[in-house]
Amino acid sequence: MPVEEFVAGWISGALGLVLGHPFDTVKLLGFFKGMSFPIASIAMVNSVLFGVYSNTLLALTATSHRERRAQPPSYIHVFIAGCIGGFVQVYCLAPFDLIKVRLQNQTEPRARPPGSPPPRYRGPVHCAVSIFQEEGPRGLFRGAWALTLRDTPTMGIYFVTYEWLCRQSTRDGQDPSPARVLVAGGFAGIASWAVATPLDVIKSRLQMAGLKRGAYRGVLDCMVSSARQEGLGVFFRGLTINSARAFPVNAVTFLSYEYLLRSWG
Ligand SMILES: C[N+](C)(C)CCCC[C@H](N)C(=O)O
Repeated sequence: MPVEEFVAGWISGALGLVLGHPFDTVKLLGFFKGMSFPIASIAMVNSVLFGVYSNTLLALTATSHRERRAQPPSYIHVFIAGCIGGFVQVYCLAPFDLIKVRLQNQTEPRARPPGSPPPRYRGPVHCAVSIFQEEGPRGLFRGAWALTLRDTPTMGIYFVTYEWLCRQSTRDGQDPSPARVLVAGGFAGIASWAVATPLDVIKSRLQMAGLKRGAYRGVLDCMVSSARQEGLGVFFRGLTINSARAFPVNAVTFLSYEYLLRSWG
C-alpha cells in the first residue's frame, strides 16, 4: 500500500490546522494557545483520510496518484473513495473531536468570576482520562454515529468538488496551477462544510450531552427536540464561521498535499 499519501496528508493537515485554529477557538486572546493537541490529532486524522482516499482510488481505478492527471478517475469513483476515507477517519477523529468540543465548551479560567470552581478538565489528557473513568471507554466515542453520518457523504462531496474545480480550465493531462489548487481546495472545504453543518450541530450536542445523563436518546431524538425547541434555524448554527474557516484551511491542506506528492515524484 503506497504510504506517501498518508505522510502528505499528515503534513498538509497540520499546515491547514495552523490557519484554522483561530476560527476554531474564536477567542481573541491566545489564538495559537493550546495548539499541540489539535496539530497532533488533526495531522493523524488527515493522514488517514488522504491515505485511505488515495489507496481506495488505486483499488477502484488501478491508477496511482502520479497517473491520475493523465487518466482522471470518474467522479463516481472519486465520490466513493472520499466516502470511504471519510468513514474510516471518523474512528480516529471521534475521541479527539469529543475532547476538543468538551474543552472548548468550558469557560476559560480567566473569564470566570473569582471563587468559582476550577474548570472540569485541566487539559486534553486529563479530559480523556476523566471521560474514560466517568463515562467508560465507549464514552470516548460519544457522538461518533452522528460524526459518521456527517463525514461519510460530505467527504465524498469534498473530493468531488476539489477534483471538479481542478479540472475546470486545466488542460487534460496537465497539473492544475497552484492558484487553481488553492481555490478548488477552499471551495471543496466550503461545499462540504455547508452540507455537514446540520449534523455538526447535532454531533456537538450529543458530545456535550454525555455530561447530563439521558439528555437525548440518539441522533434522531436530538434532531427533533433541537428543532422543536429552537426552530429549523438551529441546523445552520455556525454555518458562517464554518465556511470562513473552511476556505483557508482546505486551500492550504490541498496545496501542500499536492505539492508534497509532486516533490516526491
Ligand atoms: C467533512 N467535513 C465537512 C466535516 C470536513 C471536510 C474538511 C476537513 C478539514 N480537515 C477541515 O477541518 O476543514
